[in-house]
Amino acid sequence: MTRAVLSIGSNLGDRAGFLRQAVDGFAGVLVAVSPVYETAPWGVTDQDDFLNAVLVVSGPFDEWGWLRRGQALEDASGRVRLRRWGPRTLDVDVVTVDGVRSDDPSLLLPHPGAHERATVLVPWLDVEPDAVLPGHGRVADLVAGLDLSGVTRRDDVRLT
Ligand SMILES: Nc1ncnc2c1ncn2[C@@H]1O[C@H](COP(=O)(O)OP(=O)(O)OP(=O)(O)O)[C@@H](O)[C@H]1O
Ligand SMILES: Nc1nc2c(c(=O)[nH]1)N=C(CO)CN2
Repeated sequence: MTRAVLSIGSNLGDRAGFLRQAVDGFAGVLVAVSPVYETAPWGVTDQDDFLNAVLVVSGPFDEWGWLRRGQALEDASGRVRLRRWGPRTLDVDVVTVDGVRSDDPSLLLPHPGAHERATVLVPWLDVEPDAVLPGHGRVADLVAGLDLSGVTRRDDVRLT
């Protein structure tokens, strides 16, 4: 039994619909679903805005099981891998799995970009105010040091 934090994102097509597909795909293991945020793209900036959210899940899987489940949902969304950090129907990143650390390139844990991404940390803080990102400290402290200008809460977009 493990508890994982997953970051979900979409910036192609029916963005909210793809995020809902991810939520539905984790039915039965969901602990929390964060609010949805409209976020300016980082990495490759000449692409449409994303919708991002965070899921906390708990179930009888190890870290690879969470990765596989997320990738199956990405595939089911019709995602085509064209470009690193490019547009996508659905992205599911494994942010943390308990205190597990992994340096396998196929599953880096904690996720190496999470500590500097408002798109991950802001929704995570909403659902786990006391969360700690292993190796980086309290999520609340990390959020306090970030530029949040490109991150807008969308309470009109409901995932559950
Ligand atoms: N913690 C992780 N969560 C999800 N995928 C991971 C993780 N660590 C490594 N990977 C690997 O990353 C590979 C590429 O994933 P993807 O194309 O979604 O990257 P990205 O989302 O564009 O960039 P980033 O990983 O910086 O968010 C996948 O094949 C997956 O095996
Ligand atoms: N705002 C935002 N930008 C991104 C995102 C994302 O989820 N949100 N994901 C990316 C590739 O993983 C690249 N850029």
